[in-house]
Amino acid sequence: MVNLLKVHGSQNHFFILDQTELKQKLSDEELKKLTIKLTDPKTGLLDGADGVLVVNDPVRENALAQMRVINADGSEASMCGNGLRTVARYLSEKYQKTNFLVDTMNASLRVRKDDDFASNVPAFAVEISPVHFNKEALPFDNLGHDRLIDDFAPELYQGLRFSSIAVPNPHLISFVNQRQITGPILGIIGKRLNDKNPYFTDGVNVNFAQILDKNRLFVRTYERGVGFTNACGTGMSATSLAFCLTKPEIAEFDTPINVYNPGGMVKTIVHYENKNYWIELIGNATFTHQISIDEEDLRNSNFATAQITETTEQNAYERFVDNLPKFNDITTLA
Ligand SMILES: N[C@@H](CCC[C@H](N)C(=O)O)C(=O)O
Repeated sequence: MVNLLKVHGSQNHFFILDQTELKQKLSDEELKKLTIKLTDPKTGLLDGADGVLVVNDPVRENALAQMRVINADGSEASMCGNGLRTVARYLSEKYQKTNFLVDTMNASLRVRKDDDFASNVPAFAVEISPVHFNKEALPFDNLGHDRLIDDFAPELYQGLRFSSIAVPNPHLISFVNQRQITGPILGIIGKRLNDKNPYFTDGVNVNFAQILDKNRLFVRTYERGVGFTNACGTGMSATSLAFCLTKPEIAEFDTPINVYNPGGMVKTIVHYENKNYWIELIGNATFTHQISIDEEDLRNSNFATAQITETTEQNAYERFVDNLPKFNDITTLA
């Protein structure tokens, strides 16, 4: 039997699959097929998810394990901030460690246990890096800019200013007003830039941010490989960096920024050290279900035999969210 976990960070939902516990690791093709089936809201398990987080043995020196991120459409992402917090918790409990490195596609990242956000709402802090601004790293093209930092890009949308930052997965950010953040523009831009298009040829995560106050944001994301999501950890991190760079009078480096999202709230801290930017992302790492399934059934996406046990953590998380200030009535997923 294989154990899977259903988890979330700010209601950005994932399954964690620890391949080190399998008799035989899944091939990349099998992982892609399994992810598409498992995460499907209709035919998958437990109403689906935004992706699968795959735990493997480490690939670099000093890391405890590797995390791979498979989006719901089967594409692979270089990073996932909300996902890394949940994997950090999984590894922390498995190896009884509170501070360690996890390998991701482009870097080994520091993770640590933080103070619980509320009773039965465990929280972890993860490093979001490396950060790039150049058009080759995103990549983007045909926008008349080598970098996009708070600039108009009428090819993308008339009248909005955009920043584009890779952390290292690609993000496009625009600071907008309340009407724009709740309206249809984000979906229009997100769909267009994640279909075949001449600007972001590998697609891009699109984030709309509303400035609430000094060091306070509300962020909504249209995610590459997924669509609308309740929250995107790397998106909130990239947006916090754009906030510090473009609105220095109301956004401070080395200071917690509260980032609200349709699924809850996280804290980010933006740093500039040794000529490099990096962001600390702190938020819940909630396990909602434990799933036990025969390894062959999992490999064949036959979920009928899965045994599912619900934890008590979702109720605690919902209580935590009920106590947060309310800004925009947007919840994109159940
Ligand atoms: N929601 C994630 C980001 C997952 C990857 C993204 N879909 C991509 O393709 O870059 C997060 O919390 O960072």
